[in-house]
Amino acid sequence: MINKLYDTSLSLLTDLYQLTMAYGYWKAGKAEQEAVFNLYFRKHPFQGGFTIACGLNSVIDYIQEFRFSPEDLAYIGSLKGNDGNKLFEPGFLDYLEKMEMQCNIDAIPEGTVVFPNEPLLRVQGPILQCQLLETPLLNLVNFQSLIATKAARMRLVAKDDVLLEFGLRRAQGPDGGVTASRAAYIGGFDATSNLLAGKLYDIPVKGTHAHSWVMSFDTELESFETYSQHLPNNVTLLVDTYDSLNGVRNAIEAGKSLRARGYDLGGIRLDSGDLAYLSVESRKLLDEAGFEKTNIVASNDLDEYIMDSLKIQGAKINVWGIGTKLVTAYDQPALGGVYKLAAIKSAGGEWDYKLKLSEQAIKVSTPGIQQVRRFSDNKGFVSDMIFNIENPLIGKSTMIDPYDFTKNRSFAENTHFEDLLVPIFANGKLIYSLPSIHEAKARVQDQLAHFYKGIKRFVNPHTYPVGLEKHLFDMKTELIMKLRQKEPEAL
Ligand SMILES: Nc1ncnc2c1ncn2[C@@H]1O[C@H](COP(=O)(O)OP(=O)(O)OP(=O)(O)O)[C@@H](O)[C@H]1O
Ligand SMILES: O=P(O)(O)OC[C@H]1O[C@H](OP(=O)(O)OP(=O)(O)O)[C@H](O)[C@@H]1O
Ligand SMILES: O=C(O)c1cccnc1
Repeated sequence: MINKLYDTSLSLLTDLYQLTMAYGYWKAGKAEQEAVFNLYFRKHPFQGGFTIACGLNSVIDYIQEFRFSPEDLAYIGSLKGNDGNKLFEPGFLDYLEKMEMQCNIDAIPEGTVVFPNEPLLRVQGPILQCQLLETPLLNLVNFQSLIATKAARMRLVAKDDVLLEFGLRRAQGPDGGVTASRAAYIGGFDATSNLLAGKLYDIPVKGTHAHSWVMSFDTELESFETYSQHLPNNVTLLVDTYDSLNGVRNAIEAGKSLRARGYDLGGIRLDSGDLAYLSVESRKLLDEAGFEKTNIVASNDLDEYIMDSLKIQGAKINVWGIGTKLVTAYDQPALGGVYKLAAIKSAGGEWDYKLKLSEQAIKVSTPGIQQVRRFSDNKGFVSDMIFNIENPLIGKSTMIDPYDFTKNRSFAENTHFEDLLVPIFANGKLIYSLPSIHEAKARVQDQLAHFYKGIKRFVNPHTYPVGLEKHLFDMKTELIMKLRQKEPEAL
């Protein structure tokens, strides 16, 4: 089963209700009605002040491969309703079999810093197709954006240190592990221990050795000497199996033998105990023995907060091995991205804007064919404005805080800006030239450097201003009023 993970059609990687709705649209003659959906999240993860968009390249792969295989169709055809009869007519299976993706998709490139309520993806096309994409798109974007954000937070603390991702053994299943490695690399890690991720995504792979290696020999020194003999160009020795500082002394002995043979001791790894104290003492021992360039790797349940604390304590760690807390996004295991209908085309060819009401203002969706305009001045990015592309912006534009209409900002026509969503698919055809994983990774650091540092702090981060362009704000307000009159129980 596990070996088949990457060798199956993924068209059924969705919730049953997407298929029952698709069937309903088809039966009701609405399947081809043009619709627009936006994928966005409402709150940054980890109580942070920023999120990294990630997962678009996987979305692209997914859509390019999207077709129902004969096995998928046979399975769908076998599904039964509550009365024991078939759920779907054979005609629907024929429709699915012949279906070709026709959607237009615009999206914010991977590695971009994004904020609540901004559409990371906008999907426009036949409503049946848009609907089928909801669950897989959320699955791909939510998790990767979450992990890329966690990794970016760790990179902020690590500064120029090396970050190694060691999470596979603790990840949420095989795909959780492989996907997390990809997102962690984009978010700011330098390498992974996960070979499959390395092979699939061109991520550098790195590693040390486990306690079992040391324990399998009579003495620690013998284990270090043997490892160094057979893998002289990859020697980072785990020193804490018995007594960490004694382990460092043994590593130095092995290092001397390596030097005698023209190699060097790459590093030592500390995996338990007081990492601040042990790293400082290890550094002294290594430096005194002439191993100033030998790295000190630390691992053991690390996260950005412990790393920060270790730095404050003066720890001499320059390589960080991080697994569990990164790949499981331990303190917040999900990003709550959603996918909402924002417009549907009427028979007359006009957009009929749609909105979901909620008693919580944060949960009221925003209508419109949305684009995000990021304004900047000579110091960096200053504000993002969400607007409806059907309402072209001419001259000065004004944005309004969606949760406090008394707060607004205006931007002169000549204010520098970038529109974040770029065309990815036009009528189902890929028109985007995919950046490499390395380019997506570089984009994260470039983006973060252009934001005010307050959004990057962990405690009470600054809220970056994101508003609705005035016409969109007015349209949304009007629609809320109209719907509340039509559906008085929503009040
Ligand atoms: N100086 C330090 N300041 C803050 N946190 C530290 C410091 N040194 C280690 N830690 C963290 O404290 C936790 C220690 O966990 P724990 O006590 O379970 O490990 P341990 O007993 O040292 O090792 P083992 O994994 O063998 O149980 C880890 O998350 C580790 O990263
Ligand atoms: O702690 P993480 O951030 O997940 O990093 C990965 C951990 O995996 C390995 O040991 P493992 O946890 O398998 O055994 P150990 O706890 O006995 O070291 C390694 O030594 C790290 O401690
Ligand atoms: O290479 C390592 O040191 C490693 C790999 C996976 C998990 N823990 C450590």
